[in-house]
Amino acid sequence: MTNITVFGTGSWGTALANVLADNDHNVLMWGKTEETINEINTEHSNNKYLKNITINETIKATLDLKDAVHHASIFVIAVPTKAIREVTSHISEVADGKKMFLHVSKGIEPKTFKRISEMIFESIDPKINGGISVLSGPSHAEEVAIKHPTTVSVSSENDEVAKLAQDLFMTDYFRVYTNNDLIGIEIGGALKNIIALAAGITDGLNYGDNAKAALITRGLAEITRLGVKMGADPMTFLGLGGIGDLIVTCTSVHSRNWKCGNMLGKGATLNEALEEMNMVVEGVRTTEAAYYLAQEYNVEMPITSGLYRVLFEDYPVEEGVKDLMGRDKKSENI
Ligand SMILES: NC(=O)C1=CN([C@@H]2O[C@H](COP(=O)(O)OP(=O)(O)OC[C@H]3O[C@@H](n4cnc5c(N)ncnc54)[C@H](OP(=O)(O)O)[C@@H]3O)[C@@H](O)[C@H]2O)C=CC1
Ligand SMILES: O=C(CO)COP(=O)(O)O
Repeated sequence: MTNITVFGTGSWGTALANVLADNDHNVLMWGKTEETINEINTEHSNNKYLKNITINETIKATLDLKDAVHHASIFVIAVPTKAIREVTSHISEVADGKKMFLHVSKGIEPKTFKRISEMIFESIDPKINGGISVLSGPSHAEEVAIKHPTTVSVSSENDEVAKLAQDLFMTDYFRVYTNNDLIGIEIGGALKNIIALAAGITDGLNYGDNAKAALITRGLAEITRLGVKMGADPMTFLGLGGIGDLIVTCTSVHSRNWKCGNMLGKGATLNEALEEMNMVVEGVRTTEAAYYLAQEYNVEMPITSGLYRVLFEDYPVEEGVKDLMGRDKKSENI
């Protein structure tokens, strides 16, 4: 039994806390909303984020950051990308001794273009850095919470850290692979959300299955082009953290990115769609980051560029699709 603290009481943090508690680990959750903390402690539920799920009764939750930090040497960071620096720098202020940081977030920071592991590395005191890793793959919280078979990958620059994470999470319903391509796993997890937004849009427009298959396939091509330029192994994009996550996010009713895109396809504005969701839609900020990254690395990313115009320049969704279909003739092999 290992002491583990999960930072973030949203849908993914809650589902993963359950996986860890099912593995007999001593799990403390930290969050910033009193109502949620009380609900986890007294009702063993978190209905805002995971409806009708009973949380393992051994899991405790706290608002106190010091208690959360002192509980464990292994931290699961399960907050949206925009909160990563704030949460990890606060952890660093109160931590002493080496701590292992495993993040599960899927985004890239706009403006700096940093991956999450890089943001954590920059935000914490090097003295407490006991290894940084990522867990990613096709894994909607709603299905993990009801113990449906799920597979993910963990990656770290240090293979021993990845193996430790694998051991901590592996259960009979949650199968964990290691993968030594940290860049590829983080880029695959972040960029698939862009394509899922686009898939939601074409579904909202009722363009059917051919259009969605095209988006998944050509989306994978542009994710791979950028990922490889950033230093990823192209094979990673054919694994769980690449095509696996791309398929699940583009086709699942659970995906927040798909849902948000679907509302846009049906005519909502971005603000209306985001207001309707009470959970994070990472793909919006990641589209901005990837749009500029593509320019920096001189990589063609037509789906990302088209979506950028729709999200940030009020470009009509139908025109965006027409533009993609009307691009110059190409060979698929390039
Ligand atoms: N949900 C899923 O199925 C999966 C999600 N992910 C990724 O996991 C990450 C977290 O997503 P998810 O749990 O789904 O998000 P949710 O929207 O379900 O929950 C977000 C959580 O983050 C907390 N939070 C937000 N800002 C802060 C902050 N500044 N300080 C402390 N806590 C904060 C929220 O707290 P509060 O409620 O108090 O506002 C809430 O508990 C995302 O990057 C997502 O892409 C990855 C795989 C699967
Ligand atoms: O990453 C996910 C599943 O693997 C969750 O995707 P959404 O954020 O679109 O719900």
